[in-house]
Amino acid sequence: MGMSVRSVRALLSARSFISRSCSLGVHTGVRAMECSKGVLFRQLFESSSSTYTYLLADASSREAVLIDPVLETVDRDLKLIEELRLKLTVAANTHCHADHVTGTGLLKKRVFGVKSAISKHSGARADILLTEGDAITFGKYCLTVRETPGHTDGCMTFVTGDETMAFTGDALLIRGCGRTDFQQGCSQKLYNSVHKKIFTLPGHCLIYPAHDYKGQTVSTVEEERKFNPRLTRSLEEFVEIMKNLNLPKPAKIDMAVPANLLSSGRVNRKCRTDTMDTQKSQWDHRRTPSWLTRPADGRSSASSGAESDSEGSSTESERVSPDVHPVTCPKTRGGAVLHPPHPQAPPRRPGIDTKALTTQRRITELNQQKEELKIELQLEIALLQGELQTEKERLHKHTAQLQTLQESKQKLTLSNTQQERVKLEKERLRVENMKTRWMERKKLSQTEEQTDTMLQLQQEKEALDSAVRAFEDWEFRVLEMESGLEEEKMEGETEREITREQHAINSSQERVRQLEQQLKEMQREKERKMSLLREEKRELLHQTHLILKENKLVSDWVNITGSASSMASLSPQTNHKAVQDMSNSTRRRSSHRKVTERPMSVQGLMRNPDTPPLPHSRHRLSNGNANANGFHTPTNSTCSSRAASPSLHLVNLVEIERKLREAKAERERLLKEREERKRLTVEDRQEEPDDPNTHAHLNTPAYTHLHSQGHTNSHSEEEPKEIHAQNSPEHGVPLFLTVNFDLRAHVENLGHGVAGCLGVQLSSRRCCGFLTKRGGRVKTWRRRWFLFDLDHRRLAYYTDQDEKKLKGVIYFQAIEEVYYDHLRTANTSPRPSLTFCVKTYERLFFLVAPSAESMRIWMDVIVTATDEHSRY
Ligand SMILES: N[C@@H](CCC(=O)N[C@@H](CSS)C(=O)NCC(=O)O)C(=O)O
Repeated sequence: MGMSVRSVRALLSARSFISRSCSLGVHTGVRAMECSKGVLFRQLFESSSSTYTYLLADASSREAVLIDPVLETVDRDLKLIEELRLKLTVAANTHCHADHVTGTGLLKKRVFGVKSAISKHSGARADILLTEGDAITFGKYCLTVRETPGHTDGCMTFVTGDETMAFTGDALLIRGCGRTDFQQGCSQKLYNSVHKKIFTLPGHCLIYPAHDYKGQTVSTVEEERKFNPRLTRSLEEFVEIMKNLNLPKPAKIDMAVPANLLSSGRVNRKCRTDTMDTQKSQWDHRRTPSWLTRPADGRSSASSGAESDSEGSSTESERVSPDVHPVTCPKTRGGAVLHPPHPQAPPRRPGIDTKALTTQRRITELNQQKEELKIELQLEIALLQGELQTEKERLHKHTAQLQTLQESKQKLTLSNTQQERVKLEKERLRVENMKTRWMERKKLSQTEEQTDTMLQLQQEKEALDSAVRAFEDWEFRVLEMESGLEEEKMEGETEREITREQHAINSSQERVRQLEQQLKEMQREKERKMSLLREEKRELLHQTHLILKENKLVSDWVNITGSASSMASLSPQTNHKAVQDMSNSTRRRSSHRKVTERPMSVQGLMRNPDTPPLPHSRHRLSNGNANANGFHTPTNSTCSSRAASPSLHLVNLVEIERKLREAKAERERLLKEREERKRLTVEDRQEEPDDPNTHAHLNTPAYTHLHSQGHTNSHSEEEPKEIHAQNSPEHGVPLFLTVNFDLRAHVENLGHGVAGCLGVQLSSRRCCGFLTKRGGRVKTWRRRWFLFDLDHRRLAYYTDQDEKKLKGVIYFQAIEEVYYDHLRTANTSPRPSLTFCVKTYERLFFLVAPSAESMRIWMDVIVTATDEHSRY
């Protein structure tokens, strides 16, 4: 992402984080600020929890940091980030919030490469665990970290490099401060934090809190020093005030806190319950992600630094000192805790140890997986619960709105018609009164017969008629209204609103139903996965138990048959002769490994057409030559590879004992056979002393090569033939073991344009270049300098080209397969089309090459290290 590791001091002293004209001159408390060549700043608000989220970005590099994102507003924030063409690199929380679920977990899911950050004292999971003095960089700017505990233990204030802006979280609010009545709250601590870490900032430094409940957006250090009603008081008074705040508990606290402890990313290794490798942890502690800078005193180590976890589950050889061979020193490799040896157990045999170690390591892995899966699923559940709660709240709001609308509709209908009816009745009375009065006057006038009166009566009659007409019209309208026509017109709008609300309620109900369903499924899934892991662990434990028993049986067998070396002392000649019926592939494998420390994968066996079904005892014994244990051969049903079903490992001890007896008999038969052959060879030689074919093979280059290494002297006559067979490529030994092997020439012969391929450096013995590697446990992608080294027989990777800082080693003998990731298993790969896989017996490595040609070269190079190459 182009962020560089710089020392905090250098950063702080070298240049200003935000130019003063920008942060003070331009910024006037509005919620957006942008400097043409400076920092881009946005203050965003989430109304249901009154939370402020802050977006800061380097306007030129476009790298951005988001502070205190809220789950519900992640879409809004991402839209803004996209609109502003920013690259979000870090999502940081000032603390573990109690009133809302953080958006960091969701942001990490939505945006590739975003790292979460929070205080290491928060107890929450995150990619970066921050401590005092750390600096989060974005482009050429940074935020320095000040620990301001009190509201919670893990509260932090992020201060811009030039100390013009401070993001105080809940430690200091505008004219207020965070409450201290839950989540490790401590008023004394908070008072000290604010006075020592915030009030000591320059007076003009702008204060941006995590919340405001009164519509305020920004303050300054000076303002708060003068006017903060709580923090201007003495410590004692402050404590008293805080004691009497009597605030209601945040509505979401029970859901938000657990979700926030989980939702930001990877596991804080310190919280793990399983055994972790001390060696590895120390190694991890030296690492610091590039966007996080640490004070130069080395005091604060990234206890769960992103890299440390990302490569944490590397093969054992990655963790070991490069000088320690993984086979010769198994216990130092994985840090996996082996069962303590049985007090009476004889010295462990390497094969059995490896098997026990593998099983034990798998158990450790399972524990880790279980822990991680549990956390992942809990997080998913918490997120779903959060979403469900939000949806339910929405539903509740819509239902309430609908109710209000229906009530008002009812009122409207009632009041309109009723009022009209009342008025109409009044009018009716008035008109009737007029009529009565007029009738009475008319009666009187008939007796008087005066012209004036007649005229007046006529006028009154006209007035009465028009009042009657008006009344009748009105009455007609009211009748119409009552019959519904008019009501519809008036209530049309309300109706539409009601329909809208009902629609919203229906979809909200549907969503709630779906979410509840999902939640149930997720809980079921969690149960199912956990029980699968439990089951596998149980079987592995059982298997370990059996291995220990097996170990004892082997030792017993050794005791019966002589010393451990008695098997190994059988000459290659004898054994190769004895196993003539064996597959070539099996022989090849055993031929170049003094100790076959890894079982062949089942997949490998299936793919090798040469592998015949062999009688167990015979096959085992034949491999015993190379193996010295007789139980770790590919076809050994008691062991097999880790790819096989665990149930295969549930051996019948009686069966083992029977096979031991068979093996012993077989060994004796072979010894006899050897003696017989020796005798015959001596006799033949005496008969045909000049036969040129007898020693023809001694002139082969392979023989010459090994002969010069003193291999021939100690062996009997047939051995060179075997050695020759072992060293010729067509017999399947790794290519690099063949004499005069030139890696570069080999790759060129395969048709690759090595010279024109940038990014790969190839010589006769080495191949190196940058590859992007996916981490083991935490799947982050990192650029590493890879070195394929024929002389050391390993593929090592370093942080950089200078090859100073070794990050991991894949020993050739651990490599099983190399293949293109055509199934896109590495679904997060930054370049799926350039992704290939290196499978070791322990782990699958996903590597991304810089170009297609370099990928092909790398794959062909690595394949030379495998003894499976003959299959390609
Ligand atoms: N009503 C809100 C919670 C309000 C609240 O308690 N705010 C906290 C910060 S969020 S944990 C606080 O410290 N307030 C201090 C104050 O003086 O208001 C909800 O239900 O979520």
